[in-house]
Amino acid sequence: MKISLIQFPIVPGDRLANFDQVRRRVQQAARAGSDMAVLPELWDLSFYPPDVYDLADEEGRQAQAFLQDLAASCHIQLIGGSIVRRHDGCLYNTTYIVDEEGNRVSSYDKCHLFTPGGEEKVFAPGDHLNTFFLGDIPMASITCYDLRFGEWVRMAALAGAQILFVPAAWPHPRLAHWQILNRARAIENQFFVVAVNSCGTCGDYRFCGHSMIIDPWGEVLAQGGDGEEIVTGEIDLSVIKDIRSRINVFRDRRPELYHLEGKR
Ligand SMILES: O=C(O)CCC(=O)C(=O)O
Repeated sequence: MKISLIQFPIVPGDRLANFDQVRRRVQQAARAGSDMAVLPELWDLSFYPPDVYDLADEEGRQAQAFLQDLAASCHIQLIGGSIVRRHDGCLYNTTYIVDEEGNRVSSYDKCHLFTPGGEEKVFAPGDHLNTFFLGDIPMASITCYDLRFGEWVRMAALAGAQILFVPAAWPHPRLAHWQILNRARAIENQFFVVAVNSCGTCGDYRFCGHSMIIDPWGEVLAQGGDGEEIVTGEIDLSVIKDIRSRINVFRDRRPELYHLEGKR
């Protein structure tokens, strides 16, 4: 399975310019034979312009139509990073998953909002995990700050995901956290992690790139640099069985111990 990670500088507040950028790069990935392309967090407007409420995509209609057309015309699966969706007067940081025929397979609203950046003042949080199948492969996606919540990611693994997608707008100076947390999540859950970051800037944020594909042993199969790039790698899902039979953490875990009496 060949996967392309579309790492690009999102133009703050300019949806049409970003649609154009995404279209060109996804077409390029499809021409190079990729089965899937993965977009970063808030690829339509960036993280986020001051007039985000007015610019937001009502019910995500524009993004869904765009992604569905692009997927079908390129015959490629799309993990549609995330976009700013307006619903009932609230904003959500929403990911759409689309198959290679252009069918919407699932959607996800970011659940852990990045309070150090005031994200909770702008967005409403989601409340459900995003697990889905593309072909017959079980997968899951989270968004950016969700990566810091190992218990959330573990639920995706327990639900059977073999690949976890992490669209992000992760800034400097925390590149080391990005790299270590993505590898740790892959090792502890013994699944593939496909993490796509943006690059460039938005306001005071300077996004750190380094989109990565990591195997269930924690090896980095492909990694980008700081700038604009399509990072492509191939994954072989059969290694999961082998790794889980060598060190079987799913058999050996002790969920009956994992609660605090009277404490959180
Ligand atoms: O956790 C971090 O360091 C970055 C998270 C973030 O920027 C986000 O969720 O938007």
